[in-house]
Amino acid sequence: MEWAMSLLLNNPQVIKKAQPLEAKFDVKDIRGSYSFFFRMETGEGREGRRKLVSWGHYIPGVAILTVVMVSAGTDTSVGTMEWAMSLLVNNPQVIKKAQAEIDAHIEKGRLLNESDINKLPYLHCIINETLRLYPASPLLGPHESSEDCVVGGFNVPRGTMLLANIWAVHNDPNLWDEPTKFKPERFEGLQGTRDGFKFMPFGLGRRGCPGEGLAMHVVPLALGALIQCFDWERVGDELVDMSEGLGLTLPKAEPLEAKCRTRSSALNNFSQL
Ligand code: HEM
Repeated sequence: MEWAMSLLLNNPQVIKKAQPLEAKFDVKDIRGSYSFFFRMETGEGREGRRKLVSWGHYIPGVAILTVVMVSAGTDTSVGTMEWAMSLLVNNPQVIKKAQAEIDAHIEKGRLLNESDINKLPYLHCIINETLRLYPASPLLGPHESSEDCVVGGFNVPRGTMLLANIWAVHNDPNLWDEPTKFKPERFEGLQGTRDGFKFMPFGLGRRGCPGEGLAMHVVPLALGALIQCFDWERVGDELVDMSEGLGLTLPKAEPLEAKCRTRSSALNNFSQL
């Protein structure tokens, strides 16, 4: 990616060369940057076979994909971390339980790493419960029905734009016991980040989030390290304000402020960063 971006910046004529190709595609066909990327990747060869059009056409596709991955991957993961930390400082007993799990599996003086993540089911429960209450993409992406269908008694003609309100599904009292309460334990025993059609923070199907695997490594690793290394508490007696702000990725209305103190068992961990 870095080499491709460097080449692109040093060769602006390559971008220009790709522009006639972009014009060949009907913008209505481009339903997502992924499709755009793959549409650009192949074309008809002289012998009539599908082949890569040319590197000149490929590189802008890589650039677009890079921008999409960075923009789709940062706010979502960072926002999930901020909601999780806010829920934790409002529920100190959950931090204690998570610290006990980490301390039981990782020897004193060693910072947790990627290979430890699968040994920490309670940490995953905290992240799942955060994604249930505050899904980073509450309406998923816009989808389009490929056939006429009936959903919940409503006729949906082919070609209708559909927005799935997963926030409402995740907070539905018919599906969840005390849906507004933060109870990570409700996810005990669940493998992964899907529970049928009632819990789907990364969407599903072929347009589901392609960054799910990465997110479910980065978020547990970062959150786990914060829990392992520090004791956390609220700035004052007031609970952290959990109001939602405006924005596509469900930001907090007020940024989190919290106090932290290094745990004595973690003093050696920082030299491993
Ligand atoms: C906690 C973190 C994340 C959450 C909750 C999340 C959630 C979602 C959701 C719900 C969708 C829409 C799926 C659908 O419409 O069915 C989506 C799409 C997408 N996500 Fe994520 N995501 C996260 C992190 C990431 C990361 C780390 C990356 C990339 C590095 C990423 C890249 C994308 C892309 C490119 C799409 C569009 C896929 C398409 O249109 O086909 N996401 N994400």
